[in-house]
Amino acid sequence: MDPKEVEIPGNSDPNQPGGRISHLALDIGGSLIKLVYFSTNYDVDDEVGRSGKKSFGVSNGNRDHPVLKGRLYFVKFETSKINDCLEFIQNKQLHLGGYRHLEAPPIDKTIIKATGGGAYKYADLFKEKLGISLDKEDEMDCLVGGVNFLLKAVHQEAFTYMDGQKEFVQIDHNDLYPYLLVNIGSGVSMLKVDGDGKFERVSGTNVGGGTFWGLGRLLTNCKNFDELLELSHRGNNRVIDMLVGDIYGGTDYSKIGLSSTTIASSFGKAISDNKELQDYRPEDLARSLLRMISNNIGQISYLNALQFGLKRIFFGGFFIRGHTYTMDTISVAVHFWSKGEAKAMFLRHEGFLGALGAFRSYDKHGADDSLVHQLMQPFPTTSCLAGDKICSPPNGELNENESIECSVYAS
Ligand SMILES: Nc1ncnc2c1ncn2[C@@H]1O[C@H](COP(=O)(O)OP(=O)(O)O)[C@@H](O)[C@H]1O
Ligand SMILES: CC(C)(COP(=O)(O)O)[C@@H](O)C(=O)NCCC(=O)O
Repeated sequence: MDPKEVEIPGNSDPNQPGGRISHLALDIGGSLIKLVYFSTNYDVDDEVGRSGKKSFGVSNGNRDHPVLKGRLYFVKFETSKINDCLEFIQNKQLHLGGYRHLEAPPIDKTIIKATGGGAYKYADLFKEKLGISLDKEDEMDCLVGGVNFLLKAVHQEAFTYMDGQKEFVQIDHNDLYPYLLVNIGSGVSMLKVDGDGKFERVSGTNVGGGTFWGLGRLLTNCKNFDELLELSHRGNNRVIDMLVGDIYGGTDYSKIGLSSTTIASSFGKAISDNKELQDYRPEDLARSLLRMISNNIGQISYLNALQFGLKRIFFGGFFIRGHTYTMDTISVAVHFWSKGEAKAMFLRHEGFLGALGAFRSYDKHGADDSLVHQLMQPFPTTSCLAGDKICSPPNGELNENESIECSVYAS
C-alpha cells in the first residue's frame, strides 16, 4: 500500500489520562489471542529530536516522522472467549490504533494488523463488532520478526534454564544467526532462521500445547491451564511412567547409556497396574503428560538442530508459560540428546512473538525498517491486567503483566 494512502492515528486511552494509543496488533491463535499495543502519555517527543523543535524534528537516516514515547503493552485472552477480547478492545478504544485507508469505503477504513489463523477465521466478526478490517500478516513471518526484534532490542530477553538455575544470555548481534526457533503454541512449528526475514519452516509437530491442555483436561478434569500446570508441579511421574529400572530390575542399561531412572515408556505403568483412571492422582497424570510432551518436543527440536547444524535453539509460545519444570525438561532433553552440544534458550515474551511481529509490520507503511526505535529494560506494570481474565503463571514470571518502555514513529 502506498504510504501516502494511510495515516496512523492516535486516540485517547481512557485508563491513562492524556494517553494516546497509536498502534494495536493481534495474534489470534488456536488457543489464545495475543494483543500488543502502544500507548503514550506524551505527545510528540521533543527530547529525542535533533532539531530541537517540538514535533516532527526527529530524524533517523532519511526519516522525518514524529516520535512517540510510551510503552508497549501485552495482553492475552483465550480464543474461546473472543467476546471478552472484543469488549476489552472496545472499552479501551484500541481498535482506533491501526491505520486508515483514506480512500476505502467507511467499513474498510480502519485497519488493524493481525496474524494467526484467527485473523482469517474471525475477520468478519471484527468487522461486524468493531467496524475494523484485519490486515493479515503471515504467522511465520511474524514469529521470526518478533523474535529478532526481541533478541536485538530487549535487554535480558533470552535465558537458559537448567537444574533450577536461570541465566540470562548475552546476545551478540553480529553472531545471532543461524538459530532454530521452536514455537510451541497449540501445535509446534520449527523454523531455521538465517537473518531478518530470512527463514525456512523446517518442521513441526501436532503434539504441542493444545495436546497438553486438551489431554490434560480430559485426564484431570482441570478447569484452567494454570491449574493443570500447578498440578503437574506437585505430581510424581514415576507413579505412571515406566522407567528403564522398572524393566531392568532396578539397574541401569548402561551399555546404551540409559540410567535406571530414564523414562522408558511414558504412561507405561498403566498397562499392568490394573488401575482405572480415577485410581491415579491428577497431579501424577499431569506431571507425566507434561514430561512426555516436553521431552518429545525437546527431542524433535534437537534432531532438527542436528540436521541443520544449529547450536542454538530458542523456544517460544505460550505452552512454556515461564514454567520451570517445562523449561527444565526441555533443556534436559536437548542437553541429553545433543550430548551437551546444543543449548535450549527461552524468551521472556515467549507468547507474544507473533503479535510483536505483526506490530512491527506497521512499519511497512513507513520509510525505513525500524518502527520501534529505542527500547529499554522492561518494567513490571499492572495497567494491562484490567481486561485480562487469565490468571498469572504459577512461578510469578509475568510475561503478560509487563510493558516495555519504547518509542515509535508515527507517520
Ligand atoms: N491461560 C491459558 N489458556 C489456555 N492455554 C494456555 C494458557 N496459558 C498457556 N496456555 C498454553 O499455551 C498454548 C497456546 O500457546 P500460543 O503460543 O498462544 O499458541 P496459539 O497461537 O496456538 O494460541 C495452549 O495450547 C496451552 O498449552
Ligand atoms: C498450524 C499452526 C502453524 C498454527 O499455529 P498455532 O495456532 O498452533 O500457534 C501450528 O499449529 C503448527 O505448526 N502445527 C503443527 C503442524 C505440523 O507440522 O504437523
